[in-house]
Amino acid sequence: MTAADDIDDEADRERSPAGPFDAASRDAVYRAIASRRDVRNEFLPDPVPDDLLRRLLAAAHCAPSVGLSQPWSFILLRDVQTRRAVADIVARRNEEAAAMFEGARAEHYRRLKLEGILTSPLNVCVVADRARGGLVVLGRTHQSDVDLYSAVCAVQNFWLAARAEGVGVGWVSIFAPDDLHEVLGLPDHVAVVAYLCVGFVDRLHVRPELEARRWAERTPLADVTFDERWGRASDLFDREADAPLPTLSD
Ligand SMILES: Cc1cc2c(cc1C)N(C[C@H](O)[C@H](O)[C@H](O)COP(=O)(O)O)c1[nH]c(=O)[nH]c(=O)c1N2
Repeated sequence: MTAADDIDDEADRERSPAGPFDAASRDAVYRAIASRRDVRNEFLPDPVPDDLLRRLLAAAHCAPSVGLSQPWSFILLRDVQTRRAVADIVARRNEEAAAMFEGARAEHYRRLKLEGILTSPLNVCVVADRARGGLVVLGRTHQSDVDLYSAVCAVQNFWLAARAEGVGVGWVSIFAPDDLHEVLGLPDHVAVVAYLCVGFVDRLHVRPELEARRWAERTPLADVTFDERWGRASDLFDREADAPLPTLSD
């Protein structure tokens, strides 16, 4: 291949306007980001229509990926029997997890509801095919896990699009890395990245549920923003105002 063959001139000339969105569209993006919640309870039983599901998957499939390797695959679980098998695994692992906490914290953990595998009408398992893109992938030459990060970007796109559609998503990770391989018939070169419970919701917690249940608290943005010497970038934030996203309660 010559240097001239390296470029698809027509595709390379294509551009779209890159200015800011109009105010309403911009606010809608921030609103989806700020009001997205992890849903464990409160799924409505109504099935997610195919056209809506296609939009969510298309949003996920727009995600950035290392070397454009698009390592994700989406496994749709609507069949209750398979989901029951997953729920059994998660129940067993959840008991092991509870035993890892001490005393009152373990009791607190047991009172949390941490999955909606059977109460949601649809589960989506997002996996990464670790062989996709070949042996040497642009951008993955020195960090082998960046394919997993790419798949996580797809999960976040799915989650935000779902918020815009009135669909709740709950991420379940209380199982060991290879626990789902047999149930889902996955080959060894595929890694489970996210197991998502998906269904319509008509109300969402305003704050993360783990905050409402006094398990953990949100960290001020100023506490996690640093300058180049690992010092606080405190000049950037008015501590009182903290996160510059709108406060949403509707
Ligand atoms: C990688 C990963 C894995 C999990 C989660 C999230 C992520 C990113 N979360 C959801 C998590 O608890 C939740 O995102 C935080 O509590 C913040 O709440 P909101 O997402 O803002 O509602 C989650 N929640 C849960 O109930 N059971 C779980 O197993 C998991 N696992």
